[in-house]
Amino acid sequence: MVTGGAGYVGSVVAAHLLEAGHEVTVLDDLSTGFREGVPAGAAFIEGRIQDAERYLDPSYDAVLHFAASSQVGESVANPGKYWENNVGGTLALLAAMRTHGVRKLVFSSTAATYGEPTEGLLTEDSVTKPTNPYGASKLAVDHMIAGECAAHGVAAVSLRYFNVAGAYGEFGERHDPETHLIPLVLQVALGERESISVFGEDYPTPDGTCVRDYIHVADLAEAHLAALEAATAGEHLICNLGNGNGFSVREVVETVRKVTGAEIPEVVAPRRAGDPAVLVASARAAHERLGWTPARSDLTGIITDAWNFTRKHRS
Ligand SMILES: NC(=O)c1ccc[n+]([C@@H]2O[C@H](COP(=O)([O-])OP(=O)(O)OC[C@H]3O[C@@H](n4cnc5c(N)ncnc54)[C@H](O)[C@@H]3O)[C@@H](O)[C@H]2O)c1
Ligand SMILES: O=c1ccn([C@@H]2O[C@H](COP(=O)(O)OP(=O)(O)O[C@H]3O[C@H](CO)[C@@H](O)[C@H](O)[C@H]3O)[C@@H](O)[C@H]2O)c(=O)[nH]1
Repeated sequence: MVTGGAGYVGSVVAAHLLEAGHEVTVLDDLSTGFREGVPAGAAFIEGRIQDAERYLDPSYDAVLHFAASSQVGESVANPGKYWENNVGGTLALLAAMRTHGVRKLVFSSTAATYGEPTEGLLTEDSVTKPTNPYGASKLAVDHMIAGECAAHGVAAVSLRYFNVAGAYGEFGERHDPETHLIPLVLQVALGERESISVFGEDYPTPDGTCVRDYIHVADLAEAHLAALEAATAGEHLICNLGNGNGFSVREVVETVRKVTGAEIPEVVAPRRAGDPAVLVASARAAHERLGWTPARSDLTGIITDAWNFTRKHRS
């Protein structure tokens, strides 16, 4: 079962699972996803994870759990939504897994669980002190999952994604409204927006704008398949997924200019609440435990894939 498989990352992972020969059922309430996002060949249930008891059954081998509310800014403005959907929803999902004897889980955790780093590359042992309710809700779920593994022998992997970008064939990023940097800059390139707002230029970074580690969604999907194989009964494995390279907001905008040939006017705006200055991964654990190495780490290539998808789907 793929929860959230009508969304951006879930749809790409569902497509990879089908290609690898798995049977896939997507459970999604379409709150931020799209029915067309569900790959052909996957069964689809329109429903909420809060009602997972009703939808799961013992024939499922594993749950890949993407369904969540996932916008940093929104979580600061409306924290209750994040506790209800991410924590409450996952609590119900874990209970349903227990009831039906489904004992393998791969969970979409996030770099936002760490908060403001106090050192260079973030490892899974770095301090977890989230700076926004989104990250706090995901960290709470990681703790819940650890308890399930210890108490009930569940095999679980939490994958802490850094900033997911790029596209895979007909599956890509199409949030509505869009809040993520790369798709927004591409909308400026398409002429759908006049300019890109740069949220703060007074961060302690080389050019004053926030630095993030952008990871290709297809690399991420490969890590999920590896995680399904690596999951071990009674163990909760946590792995960061990133490239280990940080790019500033200005560098991203500049790369979009290069890829698209468009001008892309920038407007400096205030900092966005809850944003750490720098988030860059050490993905050593994913390499050692999952045998995973990202194959598409070049930012220009990642943005080119996103651009090809955006051009096709928005114009
Ligand atoms: N995109 C990123 O950069 C990124 C980074 C780190 C972690 N993540 C995590 O990865 C996962 C997928 O992110 P995404 O970018 O694909 O988001 P998305 O919004 O495109 O996908 C989430 C999907 O979950 C569904 N959903 C939400 N609440 C639900 C509920 N209660 N019941 C059933 N379905 C529900 C939505 O309709 C949507 O299809 C999320 O858990 C997110 O927190 C994403
Ligand atoms: O119009 C915009 C949009 C974003 N940004 C900045 O661009 C960076 C990236 O922002 P965004 O694309 O919204 O991603 P994040 O807020 O870094 O969060 C993403 O990456 C996190 C992991 O690092 C995940 O947990 C989240 O789910 C995912 O949304 C941040 O510094 C933003 O302040 C701008 O300057 N202008």
